[in-house]
Amino acid sequence: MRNKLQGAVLFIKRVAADAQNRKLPGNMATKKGLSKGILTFLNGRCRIFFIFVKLCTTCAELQAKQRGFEQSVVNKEHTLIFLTGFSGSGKSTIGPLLANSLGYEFVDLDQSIEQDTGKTITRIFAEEGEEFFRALELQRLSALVTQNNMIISLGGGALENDLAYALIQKSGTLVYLKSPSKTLARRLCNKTDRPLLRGEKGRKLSREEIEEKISTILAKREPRYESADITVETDIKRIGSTVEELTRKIERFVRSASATADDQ
Ligand SMILES: Nc1ncnc2c1ncn2[C@@H]1O[C@H](COP(=O)(O)OP(=O)(O)O)[C@@H](O)[C@H]1O
Ligand SMILES: O=C(O)C1=C[C@@H](OP(=O)(O)O)[C@@H](O)[C@H](O)C1
Ligand SMILES: [Mg+2]
Repeated sequence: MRNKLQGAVLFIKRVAADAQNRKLPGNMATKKGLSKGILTFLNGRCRIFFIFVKLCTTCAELQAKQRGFEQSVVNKEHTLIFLTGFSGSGKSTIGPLLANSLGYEFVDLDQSIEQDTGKTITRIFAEEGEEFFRALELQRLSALVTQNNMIISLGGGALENDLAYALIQKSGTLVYLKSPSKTLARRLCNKTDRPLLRGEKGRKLSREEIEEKISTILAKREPRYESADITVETDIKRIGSTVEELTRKIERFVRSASATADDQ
């Protein structure tokens, strides 16, 4: 497709060059008995045609550039790994261990937002609200998607933003750390840094209330979590076993995805 577009641009350029030279020679016009007025008229037409062709060339070049950009995004680098899953599923704990095991770089999206803004996630939620935080997530992600050989631990709600979800799908491999709400509530009930799991005016919720809240949000988010390339249950497994399982699964996935890409 790209070659065809480049071919079309070259062809149109050649026609444009011909058009530019296609002035009627004065002596030929005289031979055919054409007056100077007619000659000027015909040359004027040639110039209009040339301008038209030049415009077509510019459009085709722009299209080719756009095509090139789209292709560079679509050419998915499978060694950029995004960890997703609900709060408490272990993304921030497992991410650096997994990166170590695979020999990859590691970035925690929440931590990098806190570093960039100089504010904690809790404070960003309290002062600017959730929507603003989602925009920050998208902004940080956009800067990271050109990387490879990297593990990125997302925040549990990062896939809620349609643009962020599309960007993640296009740019790398999505891994879902799956746990039931009961386990998540147990892991999170004593943590104070999950603003979404607080009640009105930041009230601390009971473990039962947290579990109920998690179930409601999880049901809404699950379709996007479940669309991941790789899923691992982190419920009854020890952290070390999850890291080992993920290392194997990611290595296998990256190998087979690269082999498929080579065949095409
Ligand atoms: N089997 C397990 N897998 C993952 N995390 C576990 C496990 N058992 C206990 N935890 C604890 O649960 C918490 C998970 O929190 P965190 O890594 O911040 O998750 P997330 O980034 O997904 O919100 C950590 O305190 C971790 O030590
Ligand atoms: O579920 C969510 O919407 C959020 C999860 C958090 O990250 P973890 O999943 O690492 O807790 C953090 O991004 C923010 O508090 C919002
Ligand atoms: Mg986290």
